[in-house]
Amino acid sequence: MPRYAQLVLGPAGSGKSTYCSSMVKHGEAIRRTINVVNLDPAAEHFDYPVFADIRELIELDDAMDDKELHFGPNGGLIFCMEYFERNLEWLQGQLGDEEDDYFLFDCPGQIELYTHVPVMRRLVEQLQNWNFHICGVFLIDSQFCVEQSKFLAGMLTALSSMIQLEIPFIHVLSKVDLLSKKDKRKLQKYTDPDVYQLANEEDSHQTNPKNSFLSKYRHLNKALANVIYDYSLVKFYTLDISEEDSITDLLMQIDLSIQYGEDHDVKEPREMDEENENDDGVHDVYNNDVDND
Ligand SMILES: Nc1nc2c(ncn2[C@@H]2O[C@H](COP(=O)(O)OP(=O)(O)OP(=O)(O)O)[C@@H](O)[C@H]2O)c(=O)[nH]1
Ligand SMILES: [Mg+2]
Repeated sequence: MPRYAQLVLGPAGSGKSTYCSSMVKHGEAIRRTINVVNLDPAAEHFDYPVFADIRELIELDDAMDDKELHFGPNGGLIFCMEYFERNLEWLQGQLGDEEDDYFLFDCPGQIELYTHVPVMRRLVEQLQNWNFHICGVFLIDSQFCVEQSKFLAGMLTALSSMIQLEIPFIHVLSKVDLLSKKDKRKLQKYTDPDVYQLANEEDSHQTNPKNSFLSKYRHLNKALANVIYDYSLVKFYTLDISEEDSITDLLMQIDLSIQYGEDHDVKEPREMDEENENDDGVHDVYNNDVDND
Protein backbone atom coordinates (compact mmCIF):
# COMPACT_ATOMS: atom_id res chain seq x y z
CA MET A 1 0.00 0.00 0.00
CA PRO A 2 1.20 3.51 -0.71
CA ARG A 3 1.76 6.33 1.73
CA TYR A 4 0.31 9.80 1.36
CA ALA A 5 1.67 13.31 1.63
CA GLN A 6 0.63 16.92 1.27
CA LEU A 7 3.32 19.50 0.51
CA VAL A 8 1.94 22.58 2.20
CA LEU A 9 3.20 25.56 0.19
CA GLY A 10 2.51 29.25 -0.17
CA PRO A 11 3.97 32.71 0.44
CA ALA A 12 5.29 33.75 3.85
CA GLY A 13 2.51 34.21 6.36
CA SER A 14 -0.18 32.68 4.15
CA GLY A 15 -1.20 30.32 6.95
CA LYS A 16 0.71 27.09 6.17
CA SER A 17 1.61 26.18 9.76
CA THR A 18 -1.86 27.13 11.02
CA TYR A 19 -3.36 24.94 8.27
CA CYS A 20 -1.20 22.00 9.41
CA SER A 21 -2.29 22.49 12.99
CA SER A 22 -5.98 22.68 11.98
CA MET A 23 -5.65 19.47 9.94
CA VAL A 24 -4.03 17.63 12.85
CA LYS A 25 -6.86 18.71 15.19
CA HIS A 26 -9.45 17.72 12.59
CA GLY A 27 -7.68 14.36 12.19
CA GLU A 28 -7.90 13.80 15.95
CA ALA A 29 -11.64 14.54 15.86
CA ILE A 30 -12.25 11.98 13.11
CA ARG A 31 -9.75 9.49 14.54
CA ARG A 32 -7.27 9.72 11.77
CA THR A 33 -3.54 10.11 12.28
CA ILE A 34 -2.05 13.04 10.38
CA ASN A 35 1.66 13.61 11.01
CA VAL A 36 3.41 16.90 10.35
CA VAL A 37 7.02 17.28 9.25
CA ASN A 38 8.56 20.73 9.68
CA LEU A 39 10.66 21.63 6.65
CA ASP A 40 11.30 25.23 7.64
CA PRO A 41 14.82 25.62 9.06
CA ALA A 42 13.82 29.06 10.41
CA ALA A 43 10.65 27.98 12.24
CA GLU A 44 10.51 28.72 15.93
CA HIS A 45 7.09 27.82 17.21
CA PHE A 46 4.63 25.03 16.43
CA ASP A 47 1.00 24.52 17.35
CA TYR A 48 1.11 20.90 16.26
CA PRO A 49 3.06 17.88 17.47
CA VAL A 50 6.17 17.77 15.27
CA PHE A 51 6.74 14.28 13.82
CA ALA A 52 10.10 15.23 12.29
CA ASP A 53 11.95 18.54 12.25
CA ILE A 54 14.48 19.71 9.64
CA ARG A 55 16.14 21.79 12.38
CA GLU A 56 17.56 18.57 13.78
CA LEU A 57 19.51 18.34 10.52
CA ILE A 58 20.23 22.03 9.96
CA GLU A 59 18.98 25.35 11.35
CA LEU A 60 18.96 28.77 9.69
CA ASP A 61 21.21 30.16 12.45
CA ASP A 62 23.84 27.52 11.59
CA ALA A 63 24.13 29.08 8.12
CA MET A 64 23.86 32.72 9.21
CA ASP A 65 26.33 32.47 12.11
CA ASP A 66 28.98 30.74 10.01
CA LYS A 67 32.03 33.05 9.87
CA GLU A 68 32.96 31.94 6.35
CA LEU A 69 29.56 31.76 4.71
CA HIS A 70 28.22 35.18 5.87
CA PHE A 71 24.68 34.40 4.72
CA GLY A 72 21.71 36.68 5.25
CA PRO A 73 18.29 35.16 6.01
CA ASN A 74 17.33 34.36 2.39
CA GLY A 75 20.71 33.04 1.22
CA GLY A 76 20.92 31.13 4.50
CA LEU A 77 17.59 29.46 3.85
CA ILE A 78 18.64 28.38 0.34
CA PHE A 79 21.87 27.01 1.81
CA CYS A 80 19.91 25.01 4.43
CA MET A 81 17.52 23.60 1.84
CA GLU A 82 20.37 22.61 -0.48
CA TYR A 83 22.00 20.85 2.48
CA PHE A 84 18.68 19.09 3.11
CA GLU A 85 18.55 18.06 -0.57
CA ARG A 86 21.99 16.43 -0.23
CA ASN A 87 20.85 14.59 2.90
CA LEU A 88 17.43 13.25 1.98
CA GLU A 89 18.28 9.91 3.59
CA TRP A 90 17.90 11.74 6.91
CA LEU A 91 14.22 12.30 5.98
CA GLN A 92 13.82 8.69 4.89
CA GLY A 93 15.01 7.57 8.33
CA GLN A 94 12.57 9.94 10.04
CA LEU A 95 9.55 8.90 7.97
CA GLY A 96 10.04 5.17 8.52
CA ASP A 97 8.24 2.79 6.19
CA GLU A 98 4.76 2.20 7.60
CA GLU A 99 2.18 1.60 4.90
CA ASP A 100 -0.75 3.99 4.66
CA ASP A 101 0.93 6.74 6.76
CA TYR A 102 -0.27 10.29 6.07
CA PHE A 103 2.11 13.25 6.31
CA LEU A 104 1.89 17.00 5.91
CA PHE A 105 5.13 18.80 5.04
CA ASP A 106 5.06 22.33 6.45
CA CYS A 107 7.32 24.14 3.97
CA PRO A 108 9.11 27.51 4.10
CA GLY A 109 7.40 30.46 2.40
CA GLN A 110 10.19 31.70 0.10
CA ILE A 111 8.86 31.36 -3.43
CA GLU A 112 12.31 30.90 -5.01
CA LEU A 113 12.45 27.46 -3.42
CA TYR A 114 9.72 26.35 -5.82
CA THR A 115 10.64 28.35 -8.90
CA HIS A 116 14.45 28.61 -9.05
CA VAL A 117 16.00 25.98 -6.80
CA PRO A 118 15.51 22.28 -7.54
CA VAL A 119 15.22 21.15 -3.92
CA MET A 120 11.43 20.77 -3.81
CA ARG A 121 11.36 18.95 -7.09
CA ARG A 122 14.03 16.56 -5.83
CA LEU A 123 12.03 16.07 -2.64
CA VAL A 124 8.93 15.22 -4.67
CA GLU A 125 10.86 12.72 -6.84
CA GLN A 126 12.34 11.07 -3.77
CA LEU A 127 8.98 10.83 -1.99
CA GLN A 128 7.52 9.24 -5.12
CA ASN A 129 10.39 6.70 -5.08
CA TRP A 130 9.44 5.92 -1.48
CA ASN A 131 5.92 5.11 -2.68
CA PHE A 132 4.20 8.32 -1.61
CA HIS A 133 1.15 9.74 -3.37
CA ILE A 134 1.76 13.49 -3.16
CA CYS A 135 -0.32 16.58 -3.63
CA GLY A 136 0.71 20.24 -3.37
CA VAL A 137 -1.57 22.36 -1.20
CA PHE A 138 -0.87 25.98 -2.13
CA LEU A 139 -2.22 28.57 0.28
CA ILE A 140 -2.81 32.22 -0.53
CA ASP A 141 -4.11 34.69 2.04
CA SER A 142 -7.64 35.52 0.88
CA GLN A 143 -7.34 39.05 2.33
CA PHE A 144 -4.90 39.87 -0.49
CA CYS A 145 -7.07 38.37 -3.18
CA VAL A 146 -10.20 40.44 -2.98
CA GLU A 147 -8.88 42.64 -5.80
CA GLN A 148 -8.79 41.02 -9.22
CA SER A 149 -5.21 41.89 -10.19
CA LYS A 150 -3.85 40.60 -6.86
CA PHE A 151 -5.83 37.42 -7.28
CA LEU A 152 -4.32 36.88 -10.74
CA ALA A 153 -0.83 37.61 -9.38
CA GLY A 154 -1.42 35.02 -6.60
CA MET A 155 -2.65 32.56 -9.18
CA LEU A 156 0.51 33.00 -11.25
CA THR A 157 2.68 32.37 -8.20
CA ALA A 158 0.77 29.17 -7.55
CA LEU A 159 1.04 28.23 -11.20
CA SER A 160 4.83 28.63 -11.31
CA SER A 161 5.16 26.18 -8.39
CA MET A 162 2.74 23.80 -10.05
CA ILE A 163 4.70 23.80 -13.31
CA GLN A 164 7.93 23.05 -11.44
CA LEU A 165 6.65 20.24 -9.27
CA GLU A 166 4.33 18.40 -11.69
CA ILE A 167 2.07 16.94 -9.02
CA PRO A 168 -1.66 17.45 -8.39
CA PHE A 169 -2.28 20.83 -6.78
CA ILE A 170 -5.08 22.08 -4.58
CA HIS A 171 -5.18 25.87 -4.31
CA VAL A 172 -6.57 27.30 -1.13
CA LEU A 173 -7.70 30.81 -0.23
CA SER A 174 -6.90 30.87 3.48
CA LYS A 175 -8.02 33.03 6.45
CA VAL A 176 -11.58 33.41 5.17
CA ASP A 177 -12.70 33.84 8.79
CA LEU A 178 -11.02 37.27 8.71
CA LEU A 179 -13.06 38.57 5.76
CA SER A 180 -16.11 40.82 5.96
CA LYS A 181 -19.38 39.47 4.55
CA LYS A 182 -18.94 41.75 1.54
CA ASP A 183 -15.45 40.46 0.81
CA LYS A 184 -16.60 36.86 1.26
CA ARG A 185 -19.16 37.50 -1.47
CA LYS A 186 -16.47 39.00 -3.71
CA LEU A 187 -14.32 35.94 -3.17
CA GLN A 188 -17.05 33.62 -4.41
CA LYS A 189 -16.34 34.60 -8.01
CA TYR A 190 -12.77 33.31 -7.67
CA THR A 191 -13.84 29.88 -6.53
CA ASP A 192 -16.22 29.72 -9.44
CA PRO A 193 -14.52 27.78 -12.25
CA ASP A 194 -15.39 30.56 -14.69
CA VAL A 195 -12.26 32.61 -14.19
CA TYR A 196 -12.90 34.10 -17.62
CA GLN A 197 -15.31 36.61 -16.17
CA LEU A 198 -12.39 38.13 -14.26
CA ALA A 199 -10.81 39.18 -17.49
CA ASN A 200 -13.63 41.59 -18.20
CA GLU A 201 -13.79 43.17 -14.79
CA GLU A 202 -12.24 46.44 -13.80
CA ASP A 203 -9.96 46.55 -10.83
CA SER A 204 -10.95 49.02 -8.13
CA HIS A 205 -7.44 50.44 -7.83
CA GLN A 206 -6.90 50.79 -11.57
CA THR A 207 -9.21 53.68 -12.31
CA ASN A 208 -6.86 56.48 -13.32
CA PRO A 209 -7.72 57.26 -16.97
CA LYS A 210 -4.40 59.12 -17.41
CA ASN A 211 -2.47 55.97 -16.67
CA SER A 212 -1.20 55.01 -20.12
CA PHE A 213 -0.27 51.53 -18.91
CA LEU A 214 -3.80 50.81 -17.78
CA SER A 215 -5.07 49.36 -21.03
CA LYS A 216 -1.88 47.32 -21.41
CA TYR A 217 -2.40 45.84 -17.94
CA ARG A 218 -6.04 45.14 -18.71
CA HIS A 219 -5.02 43.27 -21.83
CA LEU A 220 -2.40 41.36 -19.88
CA ASN A 221 -4.89 40.42 -17.15
CA LYS A 222 -7.38 39.34 -19.77
CA ALA A 223 -4.80 37.24 -21.60
CA LEU A 224 -3.69 35.59 -18.34
CA ALA A 225 -7.24 34.84 -17.27
CA ASN A 226 -7.86 33.31 -20.71
CA VAL A 227 -4.86 31.01 -20.45
CA ILE A 228 -5.87 29.87 -17.00
CA TYR A 229 -9.46 29.35 -18.13
CA ASP A 230 -8.61 27.62 -21.43
CA TYR A 231 -6.36 25.06 -19.79
CA SER A 232 -8.47 24.64 -16.61
CA LEU A 233 -5.24 25.26 -14.74
CA VAL A 234 -6.24 26.49 -11.35
CA LYS A 235 -9.30 26.11 -9.19
CA PHE A 236 -9.42 27.66 -5.74
CA TYR A 237 -11.06 26.32 -2.60
CA THR A 238 -11.71 28.52 0.40
CA LEU A 239 -10.66 27.61 3.93
CA ASP A 240 -12.33 28.96 7.04
CA ILE A 241 -10.58 27.22 9.93
CA SER A 242 -13.37 28.26 12.30
CA GLU A 243 -15.79 26.05 10.32
CA GLU A 244 -15.32 22.29 10.66
CA ASP A 245 -17.23 21.70 7.40
CA SER A 246 -14.77 23.86 5.52
CA ILE A 247 -11.85 21.70 6.72
CA THR A 248 -13.77 18.48 6.01
CA ASP A 249 -14.58 19.55 2.43
CA LEU A 250 -11.03 20.61 1.72
CA LEU A 251 -9.52 17.41 3.12
CA MET A 252 -11.91 15.40 0.99
CA GLN A 253 -10.77 17.20 -2.19
CA ILE A 254 -7.13 16.62 -1.27
CA ASP A 255 -7.73 12.95 -0.45
CA LEU A 256 -9.43 12.48 -3.80
CA SER A 257 -6.43 13.98 -5.59
CA ILE A 258 -4.03 11.51 -3.96
CA GLN A 259 -6.50 8.61 -3.99
CA TYR A 260 -6.39 8.29 -0.22
CA GLY A 261 -8.84 5.66 0.96
CA GLU A 262 -9.18 3.87 -2.38
CA ASP A 263 -7.08 0.93 -1.20
CA HIS A 264 -8.94 0.59 2.07
CA ASP A 265 -11.14 -2.46 2.51
CA VAL A 266 -14.80 -1.96 1.77
CA LYS A 267 -16.59 -3.00 4.94
CA GLU A 268 -19.73 -5.18 5.00
CA PRO A 269 -22.74 -3.40 6.55
CA ARG A 270 -22.70 -5.85 9.53
CA GLU A 271 -19.02 -5.08 10.19
CA MET A 272 -19.80 -1.37 10.13
CA ASP A 273 -22.69 -1.76 12.57
CA GLU A 274 -20.47 -3.66 15.02
CA GLU A 275 -17.80 -1.00 14.72
CA ASN A 276 -20.25 1.83 15.25
CA GLU A 277 -21.64 0.17 18.39
CA ASN A 278 -18.14 0.35 19.91
CA ASP A 279 -17.65 3.89 18.89
CA ASP A 280 -18.81 7.16 20.44
CA GLY A 281 -20.43 8.42 17.27
CA VAL A 282 -17.38 9.88 15.51
CA HIS A 283 -16.25 7.89 12.53
CA ASP A 284 -13.86 8.20 9.67
CA VAL A 285 -15.92 9.29 6.69
CA TYR A 286 -13.47 7.89 4.16
CA ASN A 287 -12.68 4.53 5.80
CA ASN A 288 -16.27 3.60 6.44
CA ASP A 289 -17.88 5.05 3.39
CA VAL A 290 -15.41 3.98 0.77
CA ASP A 291 -17.06 3.76 -2.59
CA ASN A 292 -14.98 1.84 -5.07
CA ASP A 293 -17.29 2.24 -8.04
N1 LIG B 1 -7.73 34.26 11.80
C1 LIG B 1 -6.86 33.48 11.15
N2 LIG B 1 -5.55 33.69 11.31
C2 LIG B 1 -4.70 32.89 10.65
C3 LIG B 1 -5.15 31.83 9.80
N3 LIG B 1 -4.06 31.22 9.28
C4 LIG B 1 -3.00 31.86 9.79
N4 LIG B 1 -3.36 32.86 10.59
C5 LIG B 1 -2.47 33.80 11.30
O1 LIG B 1 -1.57 34.35 10.32
C6 LIG B 1 -0.24 34.41 10.83
C7 LIG B 1 0.69 33.59 9.96
O2 LIG B 1 0.24 32.24 10.01
P1 LIG B 1 1.24 31.01 9.84
O3 LIG B 1 0.40 29.78 9.94
O4 LIG B 1 2.40 31.13 10.75
O5 LIG B 1 1.71 31.26 8.35
P2 LIG B 1 2.87 30.51 7.56
O6 LIG B 1 2.44 30.46 6.14
O7 LIG B 1 3.18 29.22 8.23
O8 LIG B 1 4.07 31.54 7.73
P3 LIG B 1 5.63 31.27 7.40
O9 LIG B 1 5.98 29.91 7.92
O10 LIG B 1 6.31 32.38 8.14
O11 LIG B 1 5.78 31.39 5.92
C8 LIG B 1 -0.33 33.91 12.28
O12 LIG B 1 -0.48 35.02 13.12
C9 LIG B 1 -1.59 33.08 12.30
O13 LIG B 1 -2.20 33.04 13.57
C10 LIG B 1 -6.57 31.64 9.65
O14 LIG B 1 -7.06 30.77 8.91
N5 LIG B 1 -7.36 32.48 10.35
MG1 LIG C 1 5.02 28.42 8.96
